[in-house]
Amino acid sequence: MKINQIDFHHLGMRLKAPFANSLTTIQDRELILIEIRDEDGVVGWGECVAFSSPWYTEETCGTAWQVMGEFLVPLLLGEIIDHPGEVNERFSIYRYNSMAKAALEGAVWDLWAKREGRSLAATLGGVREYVAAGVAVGAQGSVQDMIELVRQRVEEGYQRVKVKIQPGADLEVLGPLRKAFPHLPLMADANSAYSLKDIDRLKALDEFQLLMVEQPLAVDDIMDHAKLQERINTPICLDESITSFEDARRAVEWGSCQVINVKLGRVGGISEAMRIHELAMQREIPLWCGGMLESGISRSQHIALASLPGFTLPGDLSASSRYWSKDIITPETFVKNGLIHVPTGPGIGVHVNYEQVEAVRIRSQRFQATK
Ligand SMILES: O=C(O)CCC(=O)c1ccccc1C(=O)O
Ligand SMILES: [Mg+2]
Repeated sequence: MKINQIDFHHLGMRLKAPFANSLTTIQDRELILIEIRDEDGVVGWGECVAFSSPWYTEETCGTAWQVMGEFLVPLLLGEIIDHPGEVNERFSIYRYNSMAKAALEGAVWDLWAKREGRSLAATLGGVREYVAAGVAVGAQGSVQDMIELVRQRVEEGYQRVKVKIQPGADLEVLGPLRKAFPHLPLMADANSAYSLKDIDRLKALDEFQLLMVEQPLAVDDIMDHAKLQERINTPICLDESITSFEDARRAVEWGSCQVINVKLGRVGGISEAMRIHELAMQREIPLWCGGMLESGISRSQHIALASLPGFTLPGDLSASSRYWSKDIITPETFVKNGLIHVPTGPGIGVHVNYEQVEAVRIRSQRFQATK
């Protein structure tokens, strides 16, 4: 296929409720949609999940817009691409900028799957008709508010609940939560709020039978997590530390984690995620799919990814309505009996609601092939 045109759409969406973690609180969510058109007029969609500020990773909407426009788009525009697997290779001449790369690569995968008339899930080797829905609950004003919100999420059918923790709001939250929900599949995400000095506090989490603790230590750490894992029983899951297949390989070899959270934006796209999946299958490391407070485009890619055999744990895959009053896709993602149906239509299997995109769009930029 030949890529003829690429549009960036900068969107400003508002979450129904603010989402707080150990580092920041988000309510206004900027993101960038990517629309790629080939010479036959077939369109693929991607999403850049970088945030407005670099609190989670170093990328922002601003840096991603610039890097995509100046460096990555020229590697695609007017080019013949036989398979989306080539995109990651083309992009590898530039370092990092995973979310910028993943946004464009994801759009090429969608486009290619649409040309083939197959769902993205089937294209990637998905084996599940449904994926388990899990939910992340941000930090709340009080423990009582937290318990009420978790109760609501459980009633909505979510199979696993993740709460955000930090020193001083960990045992204090998890104790009452565990008491209120003795059998709930529960986990905690620290977004790097601890260091090895906090080992006693982290060891104390063992009594709550958490499924896992996500990214307790530094964002770029592999070694300290291995030391920590030796000292605590709760399985460690890595999020921020895994930005590539190589990071995953090192973490598995060193025993830094027992579980990996895969996010397409963070690892640089679908091809890289597939390599991590292969490794995880070989090494019997369970995977789950993370979320980025994202729109239905990135979520649909994540749902396709979660249909692969190695994704054995419920992820942060939630209904559109958990985040937005109105998502930009139709049909919206919904949860029934704790499950999300994996779309079977071509590509990501959902349509973009153009009217809604226009309603929340801040700016656009178009790139056209000259050859
Ligand atoms: O429901 C979601 O989209 C995921 C919520 C979440 O935990 C999260 C949201 C934004 C950035 C980072 C994280 C995280 O997993 O650390
Ligand atoms: Mg996380």
